[in-house]
Amino acid sequence: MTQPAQQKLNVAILQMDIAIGEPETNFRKLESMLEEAAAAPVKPDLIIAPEMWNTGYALDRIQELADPQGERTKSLLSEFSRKHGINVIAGSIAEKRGGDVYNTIYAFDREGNVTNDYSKIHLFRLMDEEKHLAAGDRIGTLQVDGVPAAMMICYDIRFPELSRTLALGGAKVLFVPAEWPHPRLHHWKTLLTARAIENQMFVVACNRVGRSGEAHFFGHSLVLNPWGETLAEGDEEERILHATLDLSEVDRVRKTIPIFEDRRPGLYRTGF
Ligand SMILES: NC(=O)CCC(=O)C(=O)O
Repeated sequence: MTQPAQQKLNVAILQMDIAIGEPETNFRKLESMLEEAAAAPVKPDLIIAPEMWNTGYALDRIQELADPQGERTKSLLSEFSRKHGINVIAGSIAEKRGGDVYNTIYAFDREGNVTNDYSKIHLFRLMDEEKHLAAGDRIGTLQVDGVPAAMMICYDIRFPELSRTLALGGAKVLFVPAEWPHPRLHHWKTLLTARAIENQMFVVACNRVGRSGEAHFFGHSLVLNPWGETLAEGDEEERILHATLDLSEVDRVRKTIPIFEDRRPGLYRTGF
């Protein structure tokens, strides 16, 4: 059922540790953090989890570990979102489909329906994604309680043309599940802040914490407003973060500095 667009959105971010190659442990952890988030004094309208929370980057065994068609994930999250009446961006999971494994987000509405999905389109070579995963072939849009929004995954934030396309399509909030490690905290914060400022949109980014092999994931999940200010930021510990998005701020900022009216797309071509 489509809901009227509401002006405020309370979000909860599950900044969780992930046990590499242990879906059972990760499902249990996710379930317990979801229940804790739902019981917060200010009930969230939406909960978001990190990238590849079911398996972590166990890429050598990803074919055997990935969730076939996301069925297990859909069953858990559909039941949870319906029971609590909360929208969920189910991080991303390793999803097995047609013999390939994708890095996929499912979005659930308050009635437990999958409203949209998105499979990561830019695979991150530094972590060998392109050797083990298949890339998605379409961009991630959704509506949250009638609010136009968008989804990208981790490395995708390095591609400003993607977020700009989503903003031009009307997105007011960008959701970003991630597994982003040291030593690139500076890149993480700078790129997310740039995406918020240049597109005058909210950014809700959920990064995992903990270690996996050589990689040390720093958390620092971030919620930014359309002016690029920080509404919430995690540290390096496992925890749940909360923030309230006042969606009227998007229109206010877009009126104050009307970049979408001032763009000159006809001139944005190479040809030196
Ligand atoms: N999981 C990822 O896509 C990591 C991206 C990353 O760390 C980067 O620097 O980009």
